[in-house]
Amino acid sequence: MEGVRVFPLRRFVDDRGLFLELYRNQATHPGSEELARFFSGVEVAQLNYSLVTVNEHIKGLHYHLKQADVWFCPPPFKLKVVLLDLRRNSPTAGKTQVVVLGEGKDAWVYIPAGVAHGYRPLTNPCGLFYLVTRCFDLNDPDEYRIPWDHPAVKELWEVKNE
Ligand SMILES: Cc1cn([C@H]2C[C@H](O)[C@@H](COP(=O)(O)OP(=O)(O)O[C@H]3O[C@@H](C)C(=O)[C@@H](O)[C@H]3O)O2)c(=O)[nH]c1=O
Repeated sequence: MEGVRVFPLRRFVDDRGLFLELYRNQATHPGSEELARFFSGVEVAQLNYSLVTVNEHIKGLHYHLKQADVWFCPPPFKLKVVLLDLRRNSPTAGKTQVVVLGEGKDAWVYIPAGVAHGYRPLTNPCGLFYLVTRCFDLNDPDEYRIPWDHPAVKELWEVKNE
C-alpha cells in the first residue's frame, strides 16, 4: 500500500533470550544504517503502549488525518494488522493490506495518515508498542473510527483453518 513501510528488525538470539534494537536517530556502524534510515524524517511525538487482555476482541479500525502511527508488537505477543487505504488521491485508494507482527516477525509498520488500521490479537495478553507523530490532544483528537466489520475488511480478520 502506498506509503506503508514494513521494516524487519534484526534479532540477536542467545541462550538468555533475545535482543532487538528498536529505534536509532543515527547510524554508527555498518549494519545500523537501515534502522536510522527508517526513522529518518519520522517525528516521534509520543510513545504509546496498549495491551489487550480479553479474547476475541478486534481493535479498530481507527484512522487519523494528521498523524502517522508506527507499530511494533513485542514478542512473545503476536497480532494481525489490517490496513485500509482511505486516501482518495492515493494510487492504492480502497486497497487493503494484512501484516502479521510479533513472535516470529519482529518488524515496525509505518502507517501514514489516511490509512485506517486495526488489529486482531493472536495471543492473550497482546501488547502493541507504537509511536505517533502528533501528540494526542483531548481537545482536538485526530481520531476517527470505522467499524471492524466494514465490508472492505470484514473477511480479513479470519484465521484460516487450512
Ligand atoms: C490515543 C490516546 C488515548 N488516550 C486516552 C483517551 C481514552 O480515555 C483512553 C483510551 O483511548 P482509546 O479508546 O482511543 O484507545 P485505543 O482504542 O487504544 O486507541 C488507539 O488504538 C490504536 C490501535 C491506534 O490506532 C491509536 O491511534 C489509538 O486510536 O486513553 C490518551 O490519553 N492519550 C492517547 O494518546
